[in-house]
Amino acid sequence: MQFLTEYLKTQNAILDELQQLEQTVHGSIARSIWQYNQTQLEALVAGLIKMPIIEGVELLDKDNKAMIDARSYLTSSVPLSTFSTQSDIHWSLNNSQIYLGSITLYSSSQVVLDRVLFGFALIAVTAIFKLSLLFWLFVWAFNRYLATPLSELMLQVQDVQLSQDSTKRIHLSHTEDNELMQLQQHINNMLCSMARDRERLLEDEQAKRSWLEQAVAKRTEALQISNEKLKELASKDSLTQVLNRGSFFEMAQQLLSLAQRQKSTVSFILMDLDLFKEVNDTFGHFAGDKVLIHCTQTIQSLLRKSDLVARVGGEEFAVFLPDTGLDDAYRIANTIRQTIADSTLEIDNKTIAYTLSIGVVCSEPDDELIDELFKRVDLKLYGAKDKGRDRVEK
Ligand SMILES: Nc1nc2c(ncn2[C@@H]2O[C@H](COP(=O)(O)OP(=O)(O)OP(=O)(O)O)[C@@H](O)[C@H]2O)c(=O)[nH]1
Repeated sequence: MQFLTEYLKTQNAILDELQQLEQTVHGSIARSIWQYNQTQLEALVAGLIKMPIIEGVELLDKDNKAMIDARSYLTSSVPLSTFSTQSDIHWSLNNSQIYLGSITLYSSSQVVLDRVLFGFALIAVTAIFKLSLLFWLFVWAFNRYLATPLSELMLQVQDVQLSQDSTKRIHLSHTEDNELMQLQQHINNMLCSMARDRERLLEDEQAKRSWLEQAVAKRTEALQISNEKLKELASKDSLTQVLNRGSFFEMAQQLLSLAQRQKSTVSFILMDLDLFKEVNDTFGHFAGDKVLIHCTQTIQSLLRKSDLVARVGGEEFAVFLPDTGLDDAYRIANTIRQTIADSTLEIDNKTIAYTLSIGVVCSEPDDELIDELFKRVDLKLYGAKDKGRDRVEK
C-alpha cells in the first residue's frame, strides 16, 4: 500500500518535472521551428532525451505530422507503461499567437520505479545507519553505565569477601546518581552493620571467655587447695600430724642423694617407746594416743626446722638430720631420750611416765639408699632394747 502511494506520488512529481521542462525548453523549440532550424531543434531534443526522467520526445507540426519522434529505449525493450505531458507550441507575432505544433514529453513506469526504489534504498540505508549508530550508542552506554560498574562492583565485593579487614568498603570509580550508586550504598550499609554485629559477637565472646577463664582459675585454685590438703593428708600421720612412713622415706631419700652429691653427712635416728603395750594396757588406748602425741611434740621441740620427723610404726619414730655428723646426732638423740624420761603426763588424774630406746647412725660415703641407713639404725635400736631400754645406741 505504502509502495503504491509512493509510486503515485513519485509519478505526479515526475509529471510536474516534465511540465516544468516543457516550460523551460518551450521558447527555444518555438524559435527553432519558426526559423526552420532543424539542427538546433534536433540538438534541443537530443538534450532533452538525455535527461533521466525523459523516455521520449515527440514533436508534431501544425498539421499533426511528426517532425521528431525520439526515444531513449530500443524498440525491443519498450517500457511496460508510459505517461506524458503535452503542450502546444506558439510563436508570438504582432500580438497574435501563431500555432506551430505540439511537444509531448514521455516518461515511463520504469523511471518512477527507479526513483521509488532509490527512495526506499535511501530510507533503508539511512535506517541502517541510524540503527548502527543507535546500536553502538547503546553498547557504549551499556558498558559505561552498567557492564563496567557491575564488573567493578563484583570484583570489589569479591575482594571484601576474601579480605579479613572489616573496615573495607565498596568504592566504584565512576558513579552516577543511579541504581548502581544506591546498590553500592546498600552494600556498604550492610557491611557496616555486619562489622558492628561481628564486633558485638567478639565482645560477647570475650566476656564469656574471661568469665570462663575466671571460673576455671577459681576452680583450679580450689582444686590446688584440695590437692595440697589431700597431699598433706596423704603425707602426714593423722594422730601426730608429723610425716608418715611413706613420705618420710621419700623425702629422706632425696635429702640423702643431695647430701651424697654435696659430700655432706646425714644422720638417722630411730626411736621406739619402751613397753608401750603396758601403757595401753594400764591407762587405756586413748591415754596411749596422748602419750604418742606428747612424744612427737617433745621430739619436734628439740629439732631444727630442716630436720624431718616421722611416725614410721605404731610407737616408732624416725628423725632424719641433714648435714649432721654422728656425734651431734647422738647428742640430740640423748637430749630427746633424757627429756622424755624426765617428763610425765597427767591424764585423768593419773601420772604417766615413759621412756624411749634410740638407735643412731650416720651416712657413709657409699650409702645410696635410705633403706641401708634404716637397716643399720634398726639394728642399733634393737641393740638399745636388748641392753635394757631407755638408752641411745650408735
Ligand atoms: N594407743 C595406741 N597404741 C598403739 C598404737 N599403735 C600401736 N600401739 C600399741 O603399741 C604396742 C606395741 O607393743 P609391742 O610391740 O609389744 O612393744 P612394747 O610393748 O612397746 O615393748 P618393747 O617395744 O619391746 O619395749 C601395742 O600394744 C600396740 O597396740 C596407736 O596408734 N595408739
